[in-house]
Amino acid sequence: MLQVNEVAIHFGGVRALDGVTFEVEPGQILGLIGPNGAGKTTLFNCITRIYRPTAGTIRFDGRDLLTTPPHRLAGTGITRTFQNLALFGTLTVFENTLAGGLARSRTGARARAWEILERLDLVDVAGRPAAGLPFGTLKRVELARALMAGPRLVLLDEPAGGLTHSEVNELGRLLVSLRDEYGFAALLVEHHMGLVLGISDHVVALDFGQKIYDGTPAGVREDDAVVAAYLGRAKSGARPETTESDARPEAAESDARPEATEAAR
Ligand SMILES: Nc1ncnc2c1ncn2[C@@H]1O[C@H](COP(=O)(O)OP(=O)(O)OP(=O)(O)O)[C@@H](O)[C@H]1O
Repeated sequence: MLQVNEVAIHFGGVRALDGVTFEVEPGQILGLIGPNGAGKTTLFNCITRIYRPTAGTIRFDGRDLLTTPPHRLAGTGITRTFQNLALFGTLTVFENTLAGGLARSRTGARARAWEILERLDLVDVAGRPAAGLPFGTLKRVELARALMAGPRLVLLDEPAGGLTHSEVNELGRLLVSLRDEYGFAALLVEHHMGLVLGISDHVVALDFGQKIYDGTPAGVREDDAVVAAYLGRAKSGARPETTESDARPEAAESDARPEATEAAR
C-alpha cells in the first residue's frame, strides 16, 4: 500500500536518508526504529510532503505522493501525529478532533468525532481547551484527530514519549484494537522497544539514514547490525531498554539523546 523506494535526502553534508526502501501492507503495523538522528522523523516528513526527497519515489496505493500537494494528503487516506504535539491550544478537545475531519465531507463529522472521543476515553474532557490538559491526554487527542479523517495509513511519531508505564501498556492495547476495528495500517516511530516489538507486525531499522534491518519483530534483538547500532548501547542511557522494562524515564532519555548522537558521530 505504501511503497518507499530508494528515498534519499541530504541537508548540506548530512545524509539524513540514503536510499531507503520498504513497504507497508494494508492493515499492518510497521515499527520504524533506530538511534537518534537515524532519519525516522525525516522519513515521516518526506511521506507527509514537509520535505522533498533529493531522490527516490514514494507511492501510496499506486499514486505518486511526491506530486500530491501536502494539503491533499489527508484526503488520500494518510494522517499523522506529532512527536511534540501540534494541537490547537485554544480549541477544545472536541474541536481539535473535528478539525481532523475537514478533508472529509461534513456529513456525520460531529457524530464521528463523538464516536472517536468515546473510543479514546476523551468524552469527559471534550469541552475543555487543549492547552493545560495532561500530556498523556493530549497524545490521545492527537490520535483522535488523526483518526477523524478515516485514514488508511496513520504515521505515529513517538506516541509513547512522555507516557507513564501503565499509559504505554494501555496505548499498545488501544492501538491494536483501533487497528483491528478501523482497519488502518500504521507506521510507528518509537524508542520504547517493549511497545514496538509488542505490537508491530514488521520492523524496519535505520542508522545514519540507511536501512539496516527489515524483518520480523522477533528477529530484531538477534540482529547484529541493530544490536551494534542501537540496542547494544542501552546501558549508556541514551538507547532503548533491551528488556520489556520501561523503567527508564523518558525525560532523562531525551535529555541524553542529542549528546549521544553527537558522540556517535
Ligand atoms: N531541516 C533540517 N535541516 C538540517 N538537518 C536536518 C533537518 N531535519 C533533519 N536533519 C538532520 O537529519 C538527521 C536525521 O534526523 P531525524 O530527526 O530524522 O532523526 P530521527 O531518527 O527522527 O531522530 P530522533 O529519534 O532523535 O527523533 C539528523 O542528523 C538531523 O540533524
